Amino acid sequence: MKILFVVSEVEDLAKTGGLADVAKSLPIALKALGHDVRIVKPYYKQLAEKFKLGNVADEQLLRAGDKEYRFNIKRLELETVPVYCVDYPDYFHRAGLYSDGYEAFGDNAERFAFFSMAALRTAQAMDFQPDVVHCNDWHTSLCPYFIKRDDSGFFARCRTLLTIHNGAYQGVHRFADISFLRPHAELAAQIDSQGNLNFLKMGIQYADKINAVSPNYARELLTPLGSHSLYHDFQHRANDVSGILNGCDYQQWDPGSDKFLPAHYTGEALQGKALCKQTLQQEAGLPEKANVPLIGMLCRLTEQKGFGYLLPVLNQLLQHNVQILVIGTGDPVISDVLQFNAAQFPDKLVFRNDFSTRMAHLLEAGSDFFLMPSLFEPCGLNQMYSLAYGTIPIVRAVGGLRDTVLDLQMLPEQATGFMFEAPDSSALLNCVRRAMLFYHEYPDRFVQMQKRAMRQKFTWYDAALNYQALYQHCLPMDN
Ligand SMILES: Nc1ncnc2c1ncn2[C@@H]1O[C@H](COP(=O)(O)OP(=O)(O)O[C@H]2O[C@H](CO)[C@@H](O)[C@H](O)[C@H]2O)[C@@H](O)[C@H]1O
Repeated sequence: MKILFVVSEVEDLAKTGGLADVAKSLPIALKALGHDVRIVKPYYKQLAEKFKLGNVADEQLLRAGDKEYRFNIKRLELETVPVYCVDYPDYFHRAGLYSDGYEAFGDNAERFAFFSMAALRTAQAMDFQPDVVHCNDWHTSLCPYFIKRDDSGFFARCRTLLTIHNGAYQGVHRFADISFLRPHAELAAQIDSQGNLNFLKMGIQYADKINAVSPNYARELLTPLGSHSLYHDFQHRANDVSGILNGCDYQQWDPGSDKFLPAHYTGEALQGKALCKQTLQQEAGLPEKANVPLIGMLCRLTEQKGFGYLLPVLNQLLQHNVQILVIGTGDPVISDVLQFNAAQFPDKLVFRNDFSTRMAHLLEAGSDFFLMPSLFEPCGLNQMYSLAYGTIPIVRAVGGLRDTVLDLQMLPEQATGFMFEAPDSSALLNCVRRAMLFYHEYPDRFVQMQKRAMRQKFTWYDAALNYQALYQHCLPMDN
């Protein structure tokens, strides 16, 4: 099959979160299955500075009403997969991908409506006639509509899949600002009372198939509570909604060969993990104590990750003999509270308001537990990385976390972690206490759990097979 994978960010090229991990690993896994897959993404400033690429096509013209856009197309190879980059400096040559700090750019509607249109034009310019256009999240959710309304004939046989990595971000923008849509009077019914259009809703309505990044999140999207207020939209497409669990890139995330670690280890020989813990404590400025449980947390600082009920009990948690290391950037209100608590308990809580791939790997290897108490979690990748590193996840039973972690109380013989149900502070506190007790009281069983966790495998090969089946499902019968 010919697959055009349209996405805003890709690991190694430009990244703000888990979407990028998937946008690298999945196309590579699909390519390995024999498909002709090509990625299209914006040529962001970070990318332009890293790779000074020449044009493979220039001065591509797009018209929207009386506006004209001329953009260039660059190309690079990501391992085996060609990546086309849409080069339009006015929109993409900026410090951040979606914002310059924490506030979104005011013209994101225009930027991503343009990008969605330009991605399709790129396929035409490259004479790549896809069987499937695979869109990802709100940034590219207008592609299915543009394809349905395209009158060039180029996409006549093409089908569309929308993957939802995070349904909370929907791209709600003033319709009047989106010059690519202004001529489409038929969209009047989609505009809400404030004059806004919801990009993700458009994708849900017009894509041939929709999938979430885990089976459990797909089920949640079909409920009033888990649908991010899009209950009726998802229900309307219920027969076309499914879930495919993300994979873990075990080449990048292998404690037996990870280039960011001071020592290597495997499920058979865990000894190296102790040195990773010591190095992590050293780098974080925590006392180097081997037998104090070290809980790591690494994520974007946003309500999604459970800070709403974690922060109120942080103080109580820190009364225990424990060390906590939090790394992440995002909401300044969350970072202020973390900073405040870290100043009160300098020997127990360290907060790093930044992100680096090296620290992400060291934290996964050096921690005993990985905390991910998410309010919602479409799939979650860090708990998979934790499992691979024998770092026991403490998670809330939601979204993909429920699909990937097995709780000690529920399945004592197969357990790989600790899980709590209610999104509240006392459930979280109890769960962390349960984990710490287990660590102290049953050190041998703790090691058994680590080894079991390391044997879990969520491969991109399996995920790619599932996507392949879903693409086939999208296609017209005679294909
Ligand atoms: N400040 C930062 N800057 C750059 N990178 C950072 C970062 N903080 C964390 N990361 C990295 O981003 C990734 C986080 O992935 P997750 O899946 O855990 O969450 P995210 O919510 O971003 O992804 C969403 O999409 C993924 C992919 O489908 C789903 O698994 C998930 O549930 C959904 O919320 C990891 O590779 C991590 O190291």
